[in-house]
Amino acid sequence: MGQTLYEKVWQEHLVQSGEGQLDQIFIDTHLIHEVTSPQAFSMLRDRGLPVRYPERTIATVDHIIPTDNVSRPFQDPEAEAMLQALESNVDEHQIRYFPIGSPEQGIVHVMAPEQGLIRPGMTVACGDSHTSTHGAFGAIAFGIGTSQVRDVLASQTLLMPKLKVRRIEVTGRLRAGVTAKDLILHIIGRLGAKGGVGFAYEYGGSAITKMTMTERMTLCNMSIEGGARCGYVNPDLVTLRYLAGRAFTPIDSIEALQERWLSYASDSDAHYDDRITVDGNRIEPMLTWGTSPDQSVSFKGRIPNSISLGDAKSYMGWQDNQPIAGTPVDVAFIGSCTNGRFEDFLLVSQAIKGHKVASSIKRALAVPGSSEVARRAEESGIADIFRDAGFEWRQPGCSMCLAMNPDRLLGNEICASSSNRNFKGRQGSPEGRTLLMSPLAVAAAAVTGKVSDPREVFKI
Ligand SMILES: CC(C)[C@H](C(=O)O)[C@@H](O)C(=O)O
Ligand code: SF4
Repeated sequence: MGQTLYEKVWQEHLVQSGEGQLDQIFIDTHLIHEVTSPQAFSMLRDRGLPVRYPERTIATVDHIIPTDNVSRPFQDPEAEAMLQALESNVDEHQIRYFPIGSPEQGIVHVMAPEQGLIRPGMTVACGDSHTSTHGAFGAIAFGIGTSQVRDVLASQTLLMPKLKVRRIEVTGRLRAGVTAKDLILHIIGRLGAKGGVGFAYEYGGSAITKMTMTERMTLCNMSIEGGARCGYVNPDLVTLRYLAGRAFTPIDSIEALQERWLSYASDSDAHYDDRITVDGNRIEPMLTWGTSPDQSVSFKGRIPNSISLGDAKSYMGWQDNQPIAGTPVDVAFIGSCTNGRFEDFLLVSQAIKGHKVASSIKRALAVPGSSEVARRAEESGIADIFRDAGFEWRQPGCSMCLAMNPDRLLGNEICASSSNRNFKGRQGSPEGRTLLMSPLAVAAAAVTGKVSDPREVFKI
């Protein structure tokens, strides 16, 4: 019987089998940022250990960046301290680091693929749950906790349970105005926020094959919001084309390498622990109404009546059965490691040309996911389209996705957000309310001032 990509990569990286318990696996690439690495380095220091393979660790800064003014020292002393710790650790251990102002810096999950650091068949770890993003390249990529960051720094290996694999087959193709974000919100809504616990998700089928790498990254990014530690797409020509010519893509014997990369794809007779099929033609633009990523509806939908959802409904301030379209929105945020890539801004710029952010919107933020996204958006005039429409065009960082920098909601503001988490207080205010949706749908909310189907607003 054939093997899945997951099994092939796992086997190739197995250092020691735990015989059904935890396996020890080798980690090819370790990404680190300022939030989860300082403590791991301290633990290493306490034991007098060096970093085992410094050349396999790559550092950047993303969460704590004040996106309107990056001058140092930061006003927030805690943020400043985190960054100083990162700076001294990368210095001491000779780790490659992309600081603020460098052309490579960015949200770790935007920056690393852009630089060609993630390739098919790799194992990738980072002290950040959205490391699942990198599975878009046919890599096995997962988030780890701080003590595991220590383990990878010290040994370049991890003790991990081997996951089961669920094939998610998406047939047909997404219709115009329907994006990868809508698809993943639909999948999480169907399988539940914990539905993927114990599984790696393999996304395949014609709708996935047709997706760009940017769309595949959006999809894999939110696997963790569905409970799956990692999600991946089998490598194909789209993957190879994306990787060609990137800064860290190897040049030597590239053809032989490409052949090897494609060989990691799951065999046609591979066994899956579970399979589900999604009809891609029937996916509608989706948004979340609640405080968990699986609480979603289409833009034509209504708030569910179910009593068990009462807590989320009262936090969000909904009435039973209320139509979600037309709900006034205070803040619009386009960015994050889910939807802060160049193609996300390109798509929105084509839609918003000639539109203006509604006067009732208190803040509309467009935050590029990396310096590279920012550079390309400036050079192509896309950043100006956002500015002309009334968005604030910011410096790259995590920004309003989570409250570790000054970009936050105030009071019980409602935010139309292209990010990936809608937990209570996630965007900084203990009463703040987040509606997750595609960047196109955020733009539709920004220009109308209310929750609106982007296909109607932009005549798609
Ligand atoms: C700060 C970091 C550890 C966290 C994560 O693990 O995902 C953050 O990126 C998030 O999105 O909540
Ligand atoms: S953009 Fe959001 S989800 Fe992504 S790494 Fe930053 S805080 Fe986490």
